[in-house]
Amino acid sequence: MTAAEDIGLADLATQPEVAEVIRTLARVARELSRRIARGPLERHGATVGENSDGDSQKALDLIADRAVFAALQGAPVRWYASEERDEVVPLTPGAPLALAIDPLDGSSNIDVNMSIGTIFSILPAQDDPLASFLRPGREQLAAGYVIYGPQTALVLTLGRGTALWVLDPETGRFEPAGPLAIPQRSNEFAINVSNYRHWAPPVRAYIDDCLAGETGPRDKNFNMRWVASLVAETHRIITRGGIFLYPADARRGYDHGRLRHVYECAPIALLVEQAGGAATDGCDPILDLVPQALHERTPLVFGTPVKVHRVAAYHDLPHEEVAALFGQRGLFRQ
Ligand SMILES: O=P(O)(O)OC[C@H]1O[C@](O)(COP(=O)(O)O)[C@@H](O)[C@@H]1O
Ligand SMILES: [Mg+2]
Ligand SMILES: [Mg+2]
Repeated sequence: MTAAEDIGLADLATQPEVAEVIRTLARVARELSRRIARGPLERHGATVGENSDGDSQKALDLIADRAVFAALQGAPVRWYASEERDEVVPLTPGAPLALAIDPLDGSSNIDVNMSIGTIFSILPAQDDPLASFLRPGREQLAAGYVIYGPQTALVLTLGRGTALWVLDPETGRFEPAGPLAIPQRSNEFAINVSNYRHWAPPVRAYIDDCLAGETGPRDKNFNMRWVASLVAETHRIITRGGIFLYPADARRGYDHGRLRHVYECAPIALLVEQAGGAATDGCDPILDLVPQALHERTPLVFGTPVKVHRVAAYHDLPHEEVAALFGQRGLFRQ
């Protein structure tokens, strides 16, 4: 069985519009991959403005957004929602699909030649532009990301498994490289620990117990990774397991974390669930949540299911347990 059949890509024959949008995005990704490789990275990574959320916009953020928007002219996409645009933009009147996109993810990594990406979510279009996007992530028809790293690769789900496609720079084709399944055991966690003092007690307690290693309630040592690129983090975790956390914290503007629900959390959650992982806001599955605004942020915890469920359990602990020194956190002593 080919990867295409494994993840239901064979079904694309019955969803020709979704297939057309994915092919268009793959073509844009191929071109972006070339532009990134060519550089100069200092220019691609230069700050050129600010988006509606107050995030700085790099030159490549806008190049990627404009490239996707231009390529979608005439495509079966009625509504276009991008991290780089304040509002939903109409594309093809009456077309059946809505596309949400983070055209360039991990933009703080552009100038240092680290992995960056593009994240996308395809939904059925409704007459109301916002209503097309403000719905549970389970209603996505397809979700994916492209990672621009040592290899450029596409990771895609149509809701029946998740699979990998690797760009061959010689032929310019994305070649199928098989279905992906998140390993069920791992000792890696990913979180921006510089925010430790801003976290809520359950998140601190979870990370305290990881840091305590074999001297703490978990009785084993952990390793930490933080690339500051959601796509790169997702790719590592889908490949070799682990857990990612971008929780809410006490900084101004971070009361729902940093990551945007519609075009970051929801597509990553579908990809992760379809690869056998779990994705929550710390407690509840991301795919069951209904965002209230286009650029809404949601805390995101995803990865190997047993780890993600453990984080939820820390949120359920009585206050005295969370506040206890890790050595005495009896519930988690194995
Ligand atoms: O710099 P921080 O706070 O660690 O945040 C890193 C996170 O921000 C992001 O870069 C946000 O995405 P954008 O680059 O698309 O704004 C994520 O990819 C990453 O996980
Ligand atoms: Mg992003
Ligand atoms: Mg971005």
